[in-house]
Amino acid sequence: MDSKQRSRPSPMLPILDLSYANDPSRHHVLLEQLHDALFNVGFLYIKNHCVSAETISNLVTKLPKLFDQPNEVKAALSKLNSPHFLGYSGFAEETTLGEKDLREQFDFASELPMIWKESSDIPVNNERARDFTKLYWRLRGPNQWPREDLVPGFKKAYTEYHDALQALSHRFVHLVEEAFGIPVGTFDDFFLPRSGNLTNRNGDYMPPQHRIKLVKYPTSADKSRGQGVGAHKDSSGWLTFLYQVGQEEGLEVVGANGDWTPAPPIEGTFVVNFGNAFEAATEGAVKATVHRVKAPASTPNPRYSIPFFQGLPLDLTVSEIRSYIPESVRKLRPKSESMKDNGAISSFLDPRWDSLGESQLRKWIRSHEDVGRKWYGDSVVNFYLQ
Ligand SMILES: O=C(O)CCC(=O)C(=O)O
Ligand SMILES: [Fe+2]
Repeated sequence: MDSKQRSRPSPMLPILDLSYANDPSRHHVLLEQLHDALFNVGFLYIKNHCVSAETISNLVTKLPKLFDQPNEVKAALSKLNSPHFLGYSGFAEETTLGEKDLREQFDFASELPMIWKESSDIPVNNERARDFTKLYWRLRGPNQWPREDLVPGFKKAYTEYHDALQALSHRFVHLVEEAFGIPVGTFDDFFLPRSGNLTNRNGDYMPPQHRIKLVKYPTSADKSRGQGVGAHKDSSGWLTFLYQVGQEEGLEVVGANGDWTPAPPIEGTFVVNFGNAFEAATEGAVKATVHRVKAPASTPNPRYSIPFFQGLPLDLTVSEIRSYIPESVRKLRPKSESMKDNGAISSFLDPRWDSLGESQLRKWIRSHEDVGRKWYGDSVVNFYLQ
């Protein structure tokens, strides 16, 4: 594509310059823009985000090799091997809104050991101890890595990217706190060990597990563009930081007027949006904006993308999470909208799901029933499919 054909960013989606954060004369401009993006748009780009171009390109350049491995090699990394729903899903194996998503993907996460156990030895009176027999703890566990001889340097490049995005997500959450007018560090309880005498929630620190998808939308000979991924809200985390590789377009966002707005790749940026938990925490004041991807048509290149979903403690409940958000923020929800009317939110707030972990387990089982049946059994799957 030559530069004349390059798409221009839609003026409806703001681009925030994070270098303003370190400039005392422009810090307030950034916070005003962020406030507007949070409460009025729900989708934004960030630039000058301090994730180095080298860290990004080290991972991006591995993607063709990763996806071009023979099908049987990729199948050996299938999600079916993993009670944590980590690993490979083949082309069009997932559906959204009853239609096949024309993409293939590897789901990775922060590399963490398994902690779920079948029976508990927690003393009954120890209120602060976490009960790792709860099924949703089984979502947490290690990655399935590609073979080093087949995709050399992948694990190192992935790990550096993960760590850089994790640091970016922490910094960005601090800006969100400032834009909310709440003390910087309020949400550190979810993500970071407390310093000094302060303890984390439940007294012990356990890093949340972030998820990173590596996605390929292959080109199609078909002129009509199919569904790359259908309209959805992100439900895997608190905030999403999406890197769109190259020039291939396709991402679209529901704008404030309800129309689909393109969110094309813009060099040197990440797209940021807010997950279901964030929307639930703010009682809808900040939207988990609906978005989708159109599959590439007969373009020369496939489209690749890398969403990073910032993890939350799985045992966090919606009411607990809400207690961190002051009424001054929650009251900014649009008056016209009732929480009950929004299916995506209400399934998150359903009192049957006792925690974010449970709503995530339900989501994973619903999108990968075969993995659910293998590792969690028919009765659990049938319960969550209802
Ligand atoms: O591929 C993209 O640009 C977005 C993918 C996405 O929205 C998702 O996987 O949740
Ligand atoms: Fe998404």
